[in-house]
Amino acid sequence: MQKLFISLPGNSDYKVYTSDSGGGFAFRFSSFEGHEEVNLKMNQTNDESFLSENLGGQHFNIPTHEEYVKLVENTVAHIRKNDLGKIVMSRPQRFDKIIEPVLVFKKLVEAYPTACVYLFTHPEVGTWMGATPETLLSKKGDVLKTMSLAGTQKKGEEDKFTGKEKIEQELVTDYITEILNSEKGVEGVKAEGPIIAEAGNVVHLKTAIEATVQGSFNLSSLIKKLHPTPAVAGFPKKEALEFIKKNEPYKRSFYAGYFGLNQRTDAHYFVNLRCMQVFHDSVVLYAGGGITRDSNPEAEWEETENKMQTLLQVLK
Ligand SMILES: C=C(O[C@H]1C=CC=C(C(=O)O)[C@@H]1O)C(=O)O
Repeated sequence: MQKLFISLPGNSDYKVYTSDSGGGFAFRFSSFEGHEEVNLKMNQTNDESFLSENLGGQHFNIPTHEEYVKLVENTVAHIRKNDLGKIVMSRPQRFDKIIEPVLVFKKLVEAYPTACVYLFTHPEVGTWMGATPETLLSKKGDVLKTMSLAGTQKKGEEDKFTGKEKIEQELVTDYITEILNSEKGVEGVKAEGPIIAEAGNVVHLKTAIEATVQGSFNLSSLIKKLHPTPAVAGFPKKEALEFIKKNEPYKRSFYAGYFGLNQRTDAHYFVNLRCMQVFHDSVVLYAGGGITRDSNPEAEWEETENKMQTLLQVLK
């Protein structure tokens, strides 16, 4: 069974798609490293049934609190030694509960109307669900929109944003605007912000970025250049990716990858954050955070705990 339940940001309703009969629009679900990717043609359906055939088991190395704090300490040391801008570290966490995916999906749609909430099941990727606050790229006619989203505080503690988060987020804005400005067929790149944006029980710094596109523009090629942005990898990108690959003690798989749909002249792509993989007897949640030379390892652990609350609040 291949099925997609999706609610786009700003919508309180959702749609269900299946790829049984081929057709309507294209859906892509891509892993962080881009090595695993499914591209499907999908059609809308009224059938909300959900079979548990794609809820396979898998062994995960789940880092403990102590191990994660150590990993962040090593990351800070590496950043200082090599004078890097930022590296995004992340971790998985198991939550032992048998869930009903469609029920949880509906609760997420209700709880997070500004997020892109999805549930996707496929024999090769398994079953994933999330409520992401981050648009990778959206296109309506000839208007292109994206965002630079980084830096985190708990909701209600907006006044705690410091230079550390501002730098962390600025790196993302600069990276995205630079790519857009040098992309064929993209014009009039404008960045507005940062503002403080709510995402469940946390807040982020967010800059809205907009541009217009012309004939020679190629959406797929731009997505491949943008992903992974420094919001999920780091800066410089090559050094950050090398460090992640060598030091994170687990495989991100589809966490911090991207997914999206293309329909005629419109497209909506999102970064797969605040997500989890669903298994028969449990779920595995994922969260990370941008580490800079000024990061406090204990606070970085807390940040991932807070981000995971987005899903845990609905699961409990
Ligand atoms: C990597 C994640 O968040 C990114 C998006 C917003 C804020 C982030 C941060 O403050 O580090 C991250 O860049 C995640 O949620 O797992």
